[in-house]
Formats: sequence, structure tokens, C-alpha cells
Amino acid sequence: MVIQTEGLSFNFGIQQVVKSLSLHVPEGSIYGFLGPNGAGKTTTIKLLLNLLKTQEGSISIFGEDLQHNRIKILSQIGSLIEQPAIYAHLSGKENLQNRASLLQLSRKRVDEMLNLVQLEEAADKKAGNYSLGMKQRLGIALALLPDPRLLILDEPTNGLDPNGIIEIRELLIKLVSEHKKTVFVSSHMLSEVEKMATHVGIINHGELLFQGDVKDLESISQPMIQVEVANTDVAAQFLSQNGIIVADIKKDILLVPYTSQAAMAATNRLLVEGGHTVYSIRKVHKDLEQLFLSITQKAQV
Ligand SMILES: Nc1ncnc2c1ncn2[C@@H]1O[C@H](COP(=O)(O)OP(=O)(O)OP(=O)(O)O)[C@@H](O)[C@H]1O
Repeated sequence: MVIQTEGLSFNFGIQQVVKSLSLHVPEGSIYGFLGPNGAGKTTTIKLLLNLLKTQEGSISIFGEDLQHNRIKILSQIGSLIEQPAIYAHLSGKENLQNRASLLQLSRKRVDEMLNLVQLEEAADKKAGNYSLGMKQRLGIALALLPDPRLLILDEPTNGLDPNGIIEIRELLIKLVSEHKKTVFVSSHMLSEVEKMATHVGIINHGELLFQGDVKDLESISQPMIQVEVANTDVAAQFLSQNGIIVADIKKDILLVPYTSQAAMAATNRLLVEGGHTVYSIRKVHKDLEQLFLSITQKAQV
């Protein structure tokens, strides 16, 4: 495990913001750390980066305890929280060169980073005039300069347009697949991370509600029978009268909880024999966004 926390808790005054978190982030993963606003994501990230002092529990990174190996561990982590620290009056390249000379890195490394985050063409433009997405990519390039093993990003796609989101996503996938990094990335939108994350942790009110690989998340979603049918309202009423639960009615679609193949065939037969026009019928899994909402909402009740 690259990151492993056990019983990690944190209070701001009397408010417990992080509750006994046990995070397991495997090497070479893109770990999507998901939760609604105020769930405790930033606080957790600050604990991982030692920007807040651990009050209870433990954090181990690269197999070593953070409290006892702070400098060694932190020197191998690149991070981006909130706004990237960029000099607006300098160009993107100058921002990188400044940092590179502080770290005693070569100019070649600056060019490599500009290429990696696709800012070569805009390298000589003032960073203050960059779009939000370009600023985020410059921030990531700054974090990657010293070639860290682990990258921790707090909501890097927040406020970006769809193209900006895709560019960050492709960059993170490349970092893991071609550069062998591990990426820990927080977000409040499952749809933004589901296309890139290999692992997911869902947090709400400071508590971890789900952790596992993305496939596990899909498998806990309850399967449904999706029936594409004419006149959905009439068909739904007909099914209910015949003892079949209709979970949802959409424009041309009815959703019925899936129990078995035989039950699915029986639903089909019932509708057809009852004179309803069935265009298609198939087993589907709840969409991940809905699943995320149901996990986080359930926890609020
Ligand atoms: N410095 C602070 N002092 C007191 N309370 C704080 C402080 N920072 C955060 N909190 C509270 O801790 C809780 C968790 O905040 P945190 O920023 O960790 O959540 P988050 O999941 O990152 O949310 P967001 O996506 O909105 O940043 C919130 O209720 C917040 O008000």
C-alpha cells in the first residue's frame, strides 16, 4: 500500500471532521476520494500531507510512519490543494524554471514537464492569462518537477469545463500508466472520477462509507430490469396490479428490481400477453452517480 491510515480521526474544536478513517491506497492506482462538499476530504488530505497534525490514529505512506519519517516521505509526494501557487506575472515556463532552480533541477526537466502537461505552446505566455484548466496543469507540472512517487490532488477538476476535465483525466491516466505514479485525487463528482479511477473511497460526514476497486462499487449496485415499453404509465399500473414492483418510471422506460432471469422473462411475457408493446428488455446496473447519491444520502438519514 502506498497510503494506509488506521483509525485516523480529527476534530476542529468539538466538531469531529474525520472519523476513524482506514484508507488503503494501492501502488499504481488512481484512487478517487469522493464525497460531497464538507465531507472531510480536504482535512484528510491536509493530514496526509502533515499540514494538520494527526490527533488520533496513524498514517503510513510508502510503508513508513508519517510522524517519524516526515521529511523523507513528504519529499516523495507532489501535491496540489486549493489554488496552485503560481506567479501570475511570470510565464508558465518561468514559473517552472524558478521552482527547478530552487530544487537544483535541470532546465531539461522543465521542458519535459511542459511537454507532459501539454503547455509547450503556451509556455511563454503569462500564467496570469492562462485558463483555469491550464493553471491546474501548470500546478500539476510544478508538483511533478521533483519526480515524486505519489501525487495528491484536491479537487483538481473543480470549476473546469468538460474539455479541461478530459485533459486532466488523460494526464492522470498517463502518469499512472506510463510514469508509474500513484495518484490520490479528491472530487465531489463521481462522474468526474469514474472514468479514470481504479479504486474509490467514498466519505461523508468524515466517515468512510465505501472503499474498494471500481468494479466492486458496480457490483454492489442493485441490478434492475429496464423495460422499454409504449405507454409507460399504463404499463406500470398493469405491472403493479399483477404484483410486480415498479421502482422507477422514466420517459419510455420502466425499471423493475431484478431478481432472476426467470422473473425477467415472466415480466416480459406478462406485458406482451397483456397487450403492451415491449421494444426491449434488459438487465442493467444502477448508474454509478445514482449509487453514489444513495450511499451518501442513506448515511444522512
Ligand atoms: N479550519 C477549520 N476550522 C474549523 N472547521 C473547519 C476548518 N476547516 C474545515 N472545517 C470544517 O470541517 C468540515 C470538513 O471540511 P473539509 O474542507 O475537510 O471538507 P471537504 O470534503 O474537503 O469539502 P469541500 O469539497 O467543500 O472542500 C466542514 O464542516 C468544515 O466546515
